[in-house]
Parts: sequence; structure tokens; C-alpha cells
Amino acid sequence: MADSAQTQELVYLVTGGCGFLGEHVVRMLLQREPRLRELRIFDLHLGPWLEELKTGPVQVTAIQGDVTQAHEVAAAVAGAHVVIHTAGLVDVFGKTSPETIHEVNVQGTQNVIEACVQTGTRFLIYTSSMEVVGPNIKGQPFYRGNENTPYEAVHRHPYPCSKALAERLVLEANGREVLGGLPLVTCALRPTGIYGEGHQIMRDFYHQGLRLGGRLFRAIPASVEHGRVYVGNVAWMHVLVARELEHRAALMGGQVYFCYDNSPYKSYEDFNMEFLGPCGLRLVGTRPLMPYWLLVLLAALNTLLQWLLRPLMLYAPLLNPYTLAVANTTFTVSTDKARRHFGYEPLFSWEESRTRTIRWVQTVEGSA
Ligand SMILES: NC(=O)c1ccc[n+]([C@@H]2O[C@H](COP(=O)([O-])OP(=O)(O)OC[C@H]3O[C@@H](n4cnc5c(N)ncnc54)[C@H](O)[C@@H]3O)[C@@H](O)[C@H]2O)c1
Ligand SMILES: CC(C)CCC[C@@H](C)[C@H]1CC[C@H]2[C@@H]3[C@H](O)C=C4C[C@@H](O)CC[C@]4(C)[C@H]3CC[C@]12C
Repeated sequence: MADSAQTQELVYLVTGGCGFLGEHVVRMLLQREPRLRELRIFDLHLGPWLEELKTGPVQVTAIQGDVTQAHEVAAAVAGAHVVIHTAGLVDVFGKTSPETIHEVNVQGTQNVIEACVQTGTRFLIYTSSMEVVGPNIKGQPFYRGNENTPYEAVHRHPYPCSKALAERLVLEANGREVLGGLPLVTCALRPTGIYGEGHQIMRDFYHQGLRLGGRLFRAIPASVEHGRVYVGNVAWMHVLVARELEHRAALMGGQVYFCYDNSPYKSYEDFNMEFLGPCGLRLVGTRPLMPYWLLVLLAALNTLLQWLLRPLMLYAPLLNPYTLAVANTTFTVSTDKARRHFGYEPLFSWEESRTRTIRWVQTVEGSA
């Protein structure tokens, strides 16, 4: 990669490049990776915004494709130096079947690995998730832990199960011989809850608040910390890993890194209010307004309704037993592994991340 780097000959592939995180990775690569010759963006659904990128100095190739189709993945990967695999089904609301989640997240990742091996791509970065670790089914807190903190990572929900399996596949593939005889170098990044421009769940909460007359009602105690990280910093970490993986293959290959920045430790709802507050919403209550047992009951009722209504419509509210457990269990990270291994420092300060996110919420349809 070193020779091609000098002549700006690098070809990158971003799977899921039209998703929330993927778009930020794509834009960050175009801004911060001067050695790029071609950027391939592979996604099931291509965004119209890709057109505007095609006028720049880097060749931007949009590929409509499905990671579950091995031949489509292999065709997209062939000739790429680096693959950033962010594509995935992020569904904790029961919108898709467990089988489909497995097929996209696990089989899709296996297809990406095999494509690298068969076509000779040496560097693979996988977007994993904090959910690979926890919160676990026992609801045990993970308080400002790092990559080595002991924790019982036991899951039942299809999404974390699929992410954990896929991550394992990626890490086990490190060192496999690719076409041409050189070893594959892989690593996995584990973001906590990502926020920032384009975050659909933030949009949903905003609209819910507007519907409720500018109010949201506290459901989770303020003392429960939920880890959050700004999307621009997650994208930056992907770009840095991609850049450094060749030179630090022995150190970074087969490693996992939590994605972190200087976003404050807060509860999920209090954190959201950092952006929704300046946009006119108010979080009512210093304590949860409903007893926890009632929330558990409502969450269970939602699951029942989802099942009953399935033949007629898709009922997928934000509250279900799984999302309640995640929101109600402390899970935060405190680590400097990415700094030690590849010199990561957040590109965006907390103030910048907050300002950018507020500006974006203000542009969301329905905003005052
Ligand atoms: N959003 C978060 O808080 C968060 C946190 C941790 C990890 N992650 C991980 O980051 C990655 C990106 O998440 P996101 O929040 O941007 O989700 P997203 O849904 O916005 O983006 C995922 C992208 O993958 C594409 N995709 C889905 N199925 C595909 C398929 N079969 N073939 C090709 N493309 C397909 C989608 O079209 C979409 O553009 C995921 O792997 C997710 O597990 C997200
Ligand atoms: C109880 C209700 C009032 C609040 C419900 C909030 C709930 C929808 C939120 C809370 C925490 C969120 C998850 C968390 O930020 C981290 C991730 C990891 C990532 O890989 C996928 C998204 C996910 C699961 C967030 C989904 C939405 C959650 C559960």
C-alpha cells in the first residue's frame, strides 16, 4: 500500500455507505484521505446525495448491491485496498425477522471476508457495536469500562447476537492468506450509541416531543449512564484505522476498539436533551414519572401487540423489553486504547459535536 499511497492510487470500499454512519465515513474519507483514487460505495439503497460527490477529484463509484449476495460483494471488493464494512441491519424494534438480521449481519460479513480473501484485499475494518459486550441479559452495569474490563457478554436478542458473531468472524479472519499470499489484517470498532446529523432515533424523539406539546416525560433515572459518541468522531476513527492498519498490522490486527470521544456521561434521555432542549423541548420530571414495573408491563404489552398486529401491520414502537433494558442499564466506556494504538484523538470537541447536532435537529421537518 505504501507505493500506491505516494501516487494517490488507493481504492477504498465502504459497505453501507449510504447509512447514517456510512455517509459520514464516506464524506470524511473524501475530506481526510488525500491518497484516495477511487471510493466505492456499496449499499442496498443508494442516496441521491452521492451525485454531488461525483464532481470531485476522487472517482466515486456507487454500487447498488446486497451483502447477502456473495457474487455482488466479490465484484465490489475486487481491486480494493481497504474495505470498511459498516453495512448492517440495525433493528432492536422487531421490524425484521431474526433470520434476516442474521443473514445480513453475519452471512453478509462472512461474504465480505471471503471476498477479501478471494480477491486479494488485505485490510478490513468492521463496524461492530458496544452491544457485542453489553448490556447483557442480566442487566449488569458496565461503568466506564475498557476493552479489557471483565463482563459477562451474554445476549439473547438477535441484533447483539448477530453483531457478536460477525465480530468474531472478522477477528478470526485476521492473518488469513489472501490472493497473492499476503495476510489479511482485520480489526473491529465498537461504537456506543452514536448521535449526530442524520440520527433517526433522535428524529423520532424530537417528533414525539413535538406531538406531546414540546414535552418528553422522563422514564429512566438520571443516574443510569448511557455511552454516546458523535458520528463524526466514529467516522474519523474508521478513517484513521484504515490509514494505520498496514503500518501497525502486528499491533492492530485482530484487535477491538471502543469508539469514544469527550461526550459527557449522562442518561440516554438527559443526553438527548442536550440537543432537543435548545430546539424547544422540555424533559418533564427529575425522576421517572412512572414506576419501573409499569414500564416493564407496557414494554411487554408492546411485544404482545406487535405479535397480534403482525398479520395486519408493522407495529414497532421505541419501547420494548429489550430497548427498556438497554436504556435502563449503565453502559459507558472509558479507554485510551485507540490513542495508544493508532494515535486517535477526537476530531470534534464535545462543543462542536453538540452544536452540529443541534443545527441538524433545527433543520428536521416539523421543527419550530
Ligand atoms: N447507530 C448506532 O448507534 C450504532 C452503534 C454501534 C454500532 N453501529 C453499527 O454501525 C453500522 C451502521 O449503522 P447505522 O446506524 O449507520 O445504520 P443504518 O441503518 O443507518 O445504515 C446501515 C446501512 O447498511 C445498508 N444495508 C442494510 N442491509 C444491507 C444489505 N443487505 N446489503 C447492503 N447494504 C445494506 C442500509 O441500506 C444502510 O444504508 C451498523 O453495522 C451498526 O451495527 C451503529
Ligand atoms: C425506555 C424508553 C423511554 C427509551 C428507549 C430508548 C431506546 C430506543 C434507545 C436507548 C439506548 C439505545 C441503543 C444504544 O444507544 C446503543 C445501540 C447500539 C447500536 O449498535 C444500535 C443501536 C442501539 C441498540 C440503540 C438503539 C436505541 C436504544 C435502545
